[in-house]
Amino acid sequence: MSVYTSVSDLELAQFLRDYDLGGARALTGISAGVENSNYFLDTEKGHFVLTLFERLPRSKIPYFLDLTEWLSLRGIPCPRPMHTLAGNSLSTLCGKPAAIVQRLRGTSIEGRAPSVAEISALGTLLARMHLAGEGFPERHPNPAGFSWWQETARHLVPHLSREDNALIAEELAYQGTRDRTNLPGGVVHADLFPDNVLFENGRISGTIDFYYAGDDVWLYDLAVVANAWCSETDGHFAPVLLRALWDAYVATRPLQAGEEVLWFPLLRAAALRFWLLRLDAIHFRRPGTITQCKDPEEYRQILLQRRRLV
Ligand SMILES: Nc1ncnc2c1ncn2[C@@H]1O[C@H](COP(=O)(O)OP(=O)(O)OP(=O)(O)O)[C@@H](O)[C@H]1O
Ligand SMILES: N[C@@H](CCO)C(=O)O
Repeated sequence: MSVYTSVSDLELAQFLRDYDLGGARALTGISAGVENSNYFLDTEKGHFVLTLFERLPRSKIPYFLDLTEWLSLRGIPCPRPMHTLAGNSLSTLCGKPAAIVQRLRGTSIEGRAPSVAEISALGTLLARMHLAGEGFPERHPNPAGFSWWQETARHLVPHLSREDNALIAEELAYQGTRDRTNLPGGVVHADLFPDNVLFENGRISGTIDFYYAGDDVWLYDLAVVANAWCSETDGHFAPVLLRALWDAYVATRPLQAGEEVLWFPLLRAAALRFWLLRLDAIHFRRPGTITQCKDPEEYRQILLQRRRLV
C-alpha cells in the first residue's frame, strides 16, 4: 500500500485550518500509486485527494500543480489544486510537501481493452489537452527525453544481455538521427496509460498523474498513448483501436506538414522510453519504495514490433 507517511487526526485538523474546506470527515489511504502517499479526504465541503510528496523535491512540485490548475480551468478533467487561505496550492504536512486536489469521479478501464468509443474519447481529449496547454507560461523540458534514454541505457549495460544492449544502442543511434526540431509541441502528459484515465458513463471524467509531464513534441504523446492503449499482448497494434485514436486526435488537432513522417520513429521512441523505464525500475529499485514493477518484456516486444513498421 502506497502510504508511506501516516497522518494523525490532530495533524490533519491543524493542516486543514489553513484551507476553507471545513473539517475532516474521513481520511482513507489509497493503495494504488507508488511515488507518493495519497489519501482520499472527505471534508465538510467536498471530496478531495491529499498527496504527501515523498520524492519530488519541493522546488519541482509547483510546475505540476500550476499545470493541472491551468488545464482544469480550460476544461480538461484533471485534479484542480485547492488553495490555502493565503493562496498557496503547495503546503506542508508531517514535514513533507503536501497538496489537496479535487477528487475526480470515475474508474480506470485497466485490465481490459478499451472500446472504440473510449479510445476515440481519449484521442479527442489528448488533442484538447495539447491545445489547452498552449500558453501555459512555465517551461519544463521533458525530463525523460533523449539524454535520459542515453544515461539510463548506460547504467543498464551491466544488467542486460548482449542482445538487449545491442538493440538499445541501435535504437538510440536511429533516434539520434531523427530531426524533431520543427515539430509542433508544448505540454505533454507523457504517461497517459490506462491507469491514469478515469471514465464515467463512457466519458472521460479524469486524467491524473501528471508527474512525467513536460515540454515535448505533441505527436510523441500520441505515440505513448497508442503503444499503451492499442497494443495486443504480442506488441502488434490492434488496427481498429489505433485508427479510432488517430482519427479522433487529428479531427481536433489537425497535423501540420512534416509531422506524420515522424509517426513511426516516435512510436519507436515511446516504446524505448517505457522499456528503459521498466528496466530501470527493476534493476535500480529505490530503497524504501514498494515499487510495483511492470513487465519490461511487454515494451521490448512493442519496440520490436514498431521497428518492423519502418
Ligand atoms: N484526483 C484524483 N481523483 C480520483 N482518484 C485519484 C486522484 N488522484 C489519485 N487518485 C487515485 O489514486 C491512485 C494513485 O494515484 P497516482 O497514480 O497519482 O499515484 P502516485 O503514487 O502519486 O503516482 P504513481 O502512480 O506515478 O506512482 C490512482 O490510481 C487513483 O485511483
Ligand atoms: N506508465 C508507466 C509507469 C509509470 O507511471 C508504465 O506502464 O511503465
